[in-house]
Amino acid sequence: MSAIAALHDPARREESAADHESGKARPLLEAVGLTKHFGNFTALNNVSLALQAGEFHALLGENGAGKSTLVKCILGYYRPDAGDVVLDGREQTIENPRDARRLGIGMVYQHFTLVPAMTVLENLVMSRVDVPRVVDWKAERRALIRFLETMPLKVPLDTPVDRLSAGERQKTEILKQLYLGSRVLVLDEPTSVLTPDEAREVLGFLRKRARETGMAVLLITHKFAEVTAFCDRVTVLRRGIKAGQGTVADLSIADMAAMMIGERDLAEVPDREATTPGSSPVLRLEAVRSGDAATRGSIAIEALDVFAGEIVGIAGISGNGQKRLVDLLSGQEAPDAGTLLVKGEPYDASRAAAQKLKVRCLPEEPLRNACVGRMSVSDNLAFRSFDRDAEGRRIRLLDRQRMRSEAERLIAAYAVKTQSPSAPVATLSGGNVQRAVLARELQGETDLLVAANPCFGLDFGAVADIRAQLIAARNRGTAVLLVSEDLDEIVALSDRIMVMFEGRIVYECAGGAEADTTVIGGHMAGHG
Ligand SMILES: Nc1ncnc2c1ncn2[C@@H]1O[C@H](COP(=O)(O)OP(=O)(O)OP(=O)(O)O)[C@@H](O)[C@H]1O
Repeated sequence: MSAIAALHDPARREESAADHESGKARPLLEAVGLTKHFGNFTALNNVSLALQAGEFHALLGENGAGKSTLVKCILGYYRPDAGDVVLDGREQTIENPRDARRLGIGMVYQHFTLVPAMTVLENLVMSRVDVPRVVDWKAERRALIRFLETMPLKVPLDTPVDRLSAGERQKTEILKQLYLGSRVLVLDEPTSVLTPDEAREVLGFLRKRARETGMAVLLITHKFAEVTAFCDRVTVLRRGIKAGQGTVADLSIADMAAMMIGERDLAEVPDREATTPGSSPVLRLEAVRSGDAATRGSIAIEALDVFAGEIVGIAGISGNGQKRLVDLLSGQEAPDAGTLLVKGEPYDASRAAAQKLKVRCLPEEPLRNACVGRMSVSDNLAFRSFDRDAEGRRIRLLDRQRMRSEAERLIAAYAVKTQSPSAPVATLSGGNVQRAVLARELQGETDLLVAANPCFGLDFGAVADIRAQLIAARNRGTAVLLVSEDLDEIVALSDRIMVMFEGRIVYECAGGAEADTTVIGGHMAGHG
């Protein structure tokens, strides 16, 4: 669309008129009438968004609402089918992320983009568009030290990225964008790997920086508290269209939630019912060691029991061994020493053992760890059951009809948003992959459920759904091991809480109202 045609676009006119009335300056960046189709599906329908210089703007929407598609159109990952990106009043053709970077539009992703084996210094220098053929490392170091002196976020320059904590990596990603001189910074749920203190530090710093330098920040988040504490304005997407926009100070959380989900009711999270834990644990770990004790992420767990009908929450800052614990229980790794028992039997986490002992697992990053991306949603939903009939007996020929109707049932029951059961699972939004895997893992009788960050990246409606499913499983008598970096989630769901620090269980307490988050937080940070 040309600049003149854009002026005739109703959404554009409406925004320009509003800006004119409020006496606002020309926006730094405008997305005008962006539309993006995937086949017959419209992921983004005529969405406009204006970012003023110096503003901190939230982008809200349920899983699958089109937030990533919108920012990918702005960043040059996708070519929109209609609409324009206008920077400083000038229409821009952004063919790829490199063009976006050249124009000063940068993004911090949920996954890390740094090279793990390189140091922070090397990563920052090599990320520049204009990196010279022969790098003068001394001069680069001096320039970077000067740059970092002006920043309150601190990261160690000479440490390889794979030795940084998740929080330090996230800060490095943000510093990289500032170092590259981004004038528009898009952040995709940047606080999901940060402790509450780090999250406040990072968002507080970016807000101040935006005010001081005129940088515009677009924050994709599912956390209303971040919107109300840090953002000036908010845009809400629903099913690919702009469902609302406004000044945060004028909106309540209920207003924003209503824009996101419309009139739908949320799942009620059931109460934790009294359960009989049984005399012997469903899961027992004895003297389990895995990984080189000197490296981050190794574990040394003396004893860990989970009984039927309870949720044991493992709290900890990312990188303290939780990932390896889940890897052991999901069969991605074997322990170097010690014993894993399920219902008293040795457990090697093979598919056969999981089936026999009724163990299910929702690992982190389910698209990578629990799905085959190019296979259909229907096939992915059938991974646990494709070789069984309705009674659980082994079958030789696949029953495609049954797989499809079972997939349709699960898609409806867990409100998985997909164009069809035969769409590749990789085309689902992040939150919907999560729902699909949980739907699969909660089918049938489950004696032990291991869930790693089950609500990571989910919208608030989906969080309510998934919490309800976990509590319901517990109330049915399933033993649940919940590994999560979200302390509020651990406290809300767990009967017992254990804190992992540097691979060990360093603290145990009761969950729910009795849990003291300050004490737990202290143990998470290693000064309990
Ligand atoms: N490459 C693709 N091919 C087909 N459909 C896609 C593709 N990318 C996204 N979609 C669809 O477009 C819709 C919007 O997805 P998008 O990733 O933008 O949502 P989102 O709001 O970022 O969700 P989340 O909060 O879960 O990350 C989804 O229904 C998704 O299935």
